[in-house]
Amino acid sequence: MTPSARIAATVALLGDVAAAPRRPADATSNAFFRERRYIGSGDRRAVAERAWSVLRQKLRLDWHLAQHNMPSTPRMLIMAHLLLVERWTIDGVLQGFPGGRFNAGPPDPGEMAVIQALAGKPLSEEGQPAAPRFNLPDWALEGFQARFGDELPAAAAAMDQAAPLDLRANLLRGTVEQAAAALAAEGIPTERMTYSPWGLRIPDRRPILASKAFTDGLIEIQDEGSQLIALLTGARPGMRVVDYCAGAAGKTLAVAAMMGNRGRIVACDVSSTRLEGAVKRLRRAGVDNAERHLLVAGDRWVKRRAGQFDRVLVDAPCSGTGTWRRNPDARSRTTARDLAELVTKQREILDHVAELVRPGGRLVYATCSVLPDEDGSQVEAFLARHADYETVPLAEAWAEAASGMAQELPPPPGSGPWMELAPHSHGTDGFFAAVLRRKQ
Ligand SMILES: C[S@@+](CC[C@H](N)C(=O)[O-])C[C@H]1O[C@@H](n2cnc3c(N)ncnc32)[C@H](O)[C@@H]1O
Repeated sequence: MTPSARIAATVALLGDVAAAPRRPADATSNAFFRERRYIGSGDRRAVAERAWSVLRQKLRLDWHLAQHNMPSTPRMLIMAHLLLVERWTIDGVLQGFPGGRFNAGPPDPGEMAVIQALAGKPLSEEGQPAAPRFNLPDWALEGFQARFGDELPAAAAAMDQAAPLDLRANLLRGTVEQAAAALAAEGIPTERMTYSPWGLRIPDRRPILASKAFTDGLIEIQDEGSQLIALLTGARPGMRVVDYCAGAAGKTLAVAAMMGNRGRIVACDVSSTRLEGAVKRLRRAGVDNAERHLLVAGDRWVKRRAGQFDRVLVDAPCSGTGTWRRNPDARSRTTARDLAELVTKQREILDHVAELVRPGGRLVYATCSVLPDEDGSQVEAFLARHADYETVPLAEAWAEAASGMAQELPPPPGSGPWMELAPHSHGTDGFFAAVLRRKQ
C-alpha cells in the first residue's frame, strides 16, 4: 500500500469504530481486517497502529477540533493526529490525502481551514482544561483527582502509554522457569515481574497465541495486577471457592493453580458466552476442579449455598478506567451514566454474595477501575451495611497468601487497607482489591 492508501484504510477503520460506538474497538478492528484479508501484515500493522494512536489521543484531538467547531470525523481526526501527534507539515498532510482510487480524497475548504489552524500547534498546551490535558473524559476527572491527588499528572501520563504483554506461568503445567525456558526456546524472551511470583513480562508485545508454550497451557495472558488479585484470595488446596464474576475464567485459572487442582472452584457469570469461552481455557490449563454456573434471573444458587465457601471473589463489572492503556477507546465509549449504573450493580452483587462466605472466610472485592466510587467508597459503604464483615489490611492479606506458597513473596505492593495498583506506581494496569473477613 502507498502511504496515502494506508491513510485511506485508517479512515475506513475509524469509520467502522465510530459506527459502532458501544463495541470495543479491538472487536471492530478484528472484523475490519477479517473482511480485508488482502491487506498484508506490514500494512495491517501500520493501519492498526495509527488507528490505535488516534483512539488513544481522541479526547485531546476532539478538544482541538471543537475549538474550531469541527466535528470529529474519522478524516479530521487523522488529519489532526498527523499534525499534532505525528508532527507532519501541512504539505505532508495534503500529500497523505490525494484524490484518486484507493485514496481518502483531498480536504474540503472547512477541513483545510482547520489544518491551517492546527499546523505547528502542540497537542497539550497551557490553558487547556484539565480533562483534555490529562486525556480524561469529563466524567472521570473528579475520580482521578480524588484517587491520585498530586500524582495525577504522572498517573495520567503513564495511563497514556501502551501496556506490555503480561503472562502468568501456569503452575499446573510446570514451573515459572520452565515456562520462561519454553518461551525463550521459541525466540520469545521474557522478564520476571516485581510482585507476581508467577509473572513473566514481554516488554515489546508480540503475538504469542500461536506459540507452543501457549497452546500447551504453560502460560496464560494476564496482567500482573489481575494475578495479584488471585493471589490475595489466599486460596489453598482443598478450599471451596467461588469466582462470582468469572467471565471467561481469567482469575478462576489462576486461583485453581493456587489450589493445585484440589478442592472446588465454581466460576459463575451472567454471560453464557463468556462462561462458554472458559471451557477451552480450563481444558488447556489442565484445571479439573472447576465447575461453571450460569446465573439467571431469580437464581436461588446463592441462597442455597449460604455460608458454604471459604473464599468468594467478586471481580466486579466496572468502568475499566484502570485498563485504558490496553483499551484506549473505552475513554470515549464509557459515560457518566454507565458509571452510575455500574456502581449500583457492584453494590447489588456485593450484597447478594455476602452470605455465601462462611464465618471466618474471605470476600475479595476487585475492580480494574481507579475511581473511588467503584473502589474504596464502594467497600466502605458495604462495611457500613454489613457489620459481620471487617477489612483484612493489605499487608496481612499478603502475608497470609505468602504463607500458603512454596516461594517467598516480595513486600506487598502498598500499605493501607486495600490494594490500589496503577501504571505509574506499579507498572500494572489500574486495579483495586479489598480483602474482607466474615467475622466468626
Ligand atoms: C471484570 S469482568 C470479569 C473478568 C474475569 N473475572 C477475568 O478475570 O477474566 C466482570 C464480569 O462480571 C459479569 N457480570 C455482570 N453482571 C453480573 C452479575 N450481576 N452477577 C455476576 N456476574 C456479573 C460480566 O459478565 C463480566 O464477565
